[in-house]
This record gives sequence, structure tokens and C-alpha cells, in this order.
Amino acid sequence: MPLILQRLQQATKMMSRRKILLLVLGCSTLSLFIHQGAQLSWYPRLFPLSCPPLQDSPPRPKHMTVAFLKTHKTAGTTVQNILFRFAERHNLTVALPHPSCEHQFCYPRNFSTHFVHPATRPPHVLASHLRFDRAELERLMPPGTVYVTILREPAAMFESLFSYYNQYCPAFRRVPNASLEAFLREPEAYYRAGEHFAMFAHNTLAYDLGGDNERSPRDDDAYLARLIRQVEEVFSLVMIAEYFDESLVLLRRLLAWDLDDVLYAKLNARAAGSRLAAIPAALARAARAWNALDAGLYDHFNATFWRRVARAGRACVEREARELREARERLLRRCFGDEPVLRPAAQIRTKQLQPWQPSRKVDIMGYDLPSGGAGPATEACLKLAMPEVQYSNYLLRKQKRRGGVRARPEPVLDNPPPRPIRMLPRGPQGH
Ligand SMILES: Nc1ncnc2c1ncn2[C@@H]1O[C@H](COP(=O)(O)OS(=O)(=O)O)[C@@H](OP(=O)(O)O)[C@H]1O
Repeated sequence: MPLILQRLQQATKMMSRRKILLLVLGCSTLSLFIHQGAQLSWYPRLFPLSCPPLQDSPPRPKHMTVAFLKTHKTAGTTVQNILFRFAERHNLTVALPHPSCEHQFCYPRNFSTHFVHPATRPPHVLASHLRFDRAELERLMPPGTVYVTILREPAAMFESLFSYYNQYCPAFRRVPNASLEAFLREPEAYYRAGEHFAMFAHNTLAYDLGGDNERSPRDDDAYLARLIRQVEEVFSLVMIAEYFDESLVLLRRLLAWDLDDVLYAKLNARAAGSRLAAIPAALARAARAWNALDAGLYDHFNATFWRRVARAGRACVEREARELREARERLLRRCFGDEPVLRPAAQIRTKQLQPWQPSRKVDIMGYDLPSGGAGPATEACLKLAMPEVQYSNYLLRKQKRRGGVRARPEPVLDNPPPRPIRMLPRGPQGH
């Protein structure tokens, strides 16, 4: 017998049976702990070991019919641009407004299929401003269309509305020194329900969603609950502007799109000098109180949004949002130079990239192509930063050509709507 085995035999004899039993028990407990470790609840829940892959396997086909309700001042132009580019890449038809509605579906009137240019029907994608009307949209969009929309925190949204529409909305124009604080101190002194563009000054989200923006949840909270139910019945996803990248992750998962399909450049942002750096707490409270219906909608759908993120796996969503941000930064550098910056319209030489300016007091920023920008990526880069008005006009021309509509005269609407805001003439010193 080898020496080592003889020594072992001697050692075993020296140990009591009780000690051997304890040793065996200890080893089994350690082994059980090691093997079960991966399923112990704290670790996997915080850091899931595997997220669903970016590509589904087996892959679901990309969903091709989408109606996006573009609410006002909620990052909707950026989402619209994502959808327009997706539609072009996949040769899809985009519903576009009749020319007398300009680039909006005759907002603020209730949406009607009559507002849709015939050369853009039947559509796969719809993403221009409109006031929601379920029956009319269902008449236009094919069955199986996925409806999505986006909301923004009401105080930030109201500050943006107040600044952007200051010259156009009479309720805002009446306020001395264009002071948001003065308006919110006594909104009833300036606001007249029912007058032109009043919806930009009171519960704009509720109005855009087809609701009655004059209702107050304080007097009638059943109305808010009803409106929420109606929105939930139709919209498969309500995105949240404050969590834009996480929203896009949920969108791309819902539609089985690739991460590349939701890359974007931020559009329609005001310059730092045209906005409040921070909204003081008292002002934010007043904005939420005045827009209580919007605040109720936002609070509800913000909570729903996070429940949805939790269902998808928060760490997975965050990881994908990080990947999206990194890919987006690479794309912006490739398109707009090593240090891509948002610049005021006056500094943008490429005409197709100059954003519309609402007034001389508000600067809307955009990107420009580097000088002499040419090459295969230029067309894609141009579209990435193309503002809403130029992109809508471009798509309408393209789709009319495709449908052979060019030679036919434009049909005329029976009851043309008031001219939408973005087509009002600019001041002589406008950009
Ligand atoms: N990606 C992303 N994330 C967060 N916020 C974003 C994003 N893209 C645009 N924005 C901000 O959205 C505001 C413009 O909204 P819209 O494009 O919906 O405006 S409009 O109604 O079409 O005129 C505008 O807000 P303000 O700058 O406060 O006016 C933009 O800065």
C-alpha cells in the first residue's frame, strides 16, 4: 500500500466518527451554496445575468404600421423624424396633411380623414400633429396599427409652450413682459376658454388626446379616470419625454425594430438663452395646478411607464438605453463632425436644416453638415437632422411623384382651416 494511503488510514482512525459526520455535513452545505448561488434572489434581481438579445430569435418581423400621436412640446418632432426615416428606409407610405393644413392635420380641429393628402393613402405610418379622434384614425389606418404617443412633465412642457407660442396665443400675449410667473399667478385674468389657440394655454396634452381641456380633476375626478381609460384602450405605449432613451427601448421592443431604427438627433430644442435654466418649485406647482388634467395624465402614465420598464427588466432596459446613447454619439460624430453641436438657425448654412423660428425672441437650434459634406452618408445625415416642415414637404413631394399625382390639380378642401402656426409669416428680422 502506498505510504500516503497508510497515513490517511491512520488519521481516519484517530478522528472520532462525530468529527467525520460534521466534515461531510459542512462540505455538502458549501457545495449546495455554491450551486444555488446564481438563483439567490438579490443578485439576479439587481443584475440579471442575461437580458433578452437585441435581435429576437426566432426574429419577429418588424411591425410596419404605426400611428404616433404627436403631442405639443413633448419631443414629438424627434420621434416623428425617427418614424419618417424608418418609413423611407422600408419604402412605407406616410400619411401627410393636405396642403391647406400645411404640415399639421388641420390642428386644432378634430382629426378627419379629409385632412389627409390622397397621394399619402393608404398609409403605414402617421406622425404629424393632430387632435386625436379614434374613429377617424381607425378609418384611415390599417387594422393592426400600433398607436403610440408621448407625454412630458407638465411644468416643463408649459414653460416650453409659453415661450414657443408667446406671440400666437392671445392668453400669453396679454401677459405683461411675457412673464410666466405673472400668468401663473392669476391665469384666469389672461385666459379665455374657446378663443383662438386657447388650447396652448390650458391642458394641452388633454386637448391633443381628444379630451376636454377645460375639465378640472378637482371638480370632476371621474373625468380624468375616463380619459385615462380611453387612452389606455387605444395606445400600446405612452412614452415619457424625460426618459426618452428608455422610451425608445420600449418602442423598439414593442415594434420588433432594431436599435439602429431608433437612433436620433435631438430636434426642435430651444437655445439656453430662450428658456428658463430651472423652473422654481413654486412656479412648477402653479403650472401643475393650472394644468391639473395634464398633471393627472402625466402622473398616471409615468407610473405605468416604470411598471412596464420593471416588467421588461429595468437593468436590461438601462443597458440597452446606454447602448443606444453610445451608438447615437458615434452617429452624430460621423454626421456632424468630431464635436457635433446644436447651433442657432442663423449659423446653419444648409437651408434644408434650418429650423423654423417661432419669433425673434426664441431661438430653435439645429445641426449643420460639416462644410463640403458629401459622400454616401450625407443623405442619411441630412434626414437625421431635418426639421419637421422641410421633411414633411420633402416626403409629400416624393410620395406624390411615386403616386403619379404631379399632373393632377390639388383637391381643395370645402372648409379650409385657419393657417397653422408654423406657416405664419416671420418678422423681418426672423431667421
Ligand atoms: N430627445 C429628446 N429628449 C428630451 N427632450 C427633447 C428631445 N428632443 C426634443 N426635446 C425637447 O422637446 C421640445 C420640442 O418638442 P416638440 O418637438 O414636440 O415640439 S412641437 O410641438 O413639435 O413644436 C423641446 O423642448 P424645449 O427646448 O424645452 O422647448 C426640445 O428641447
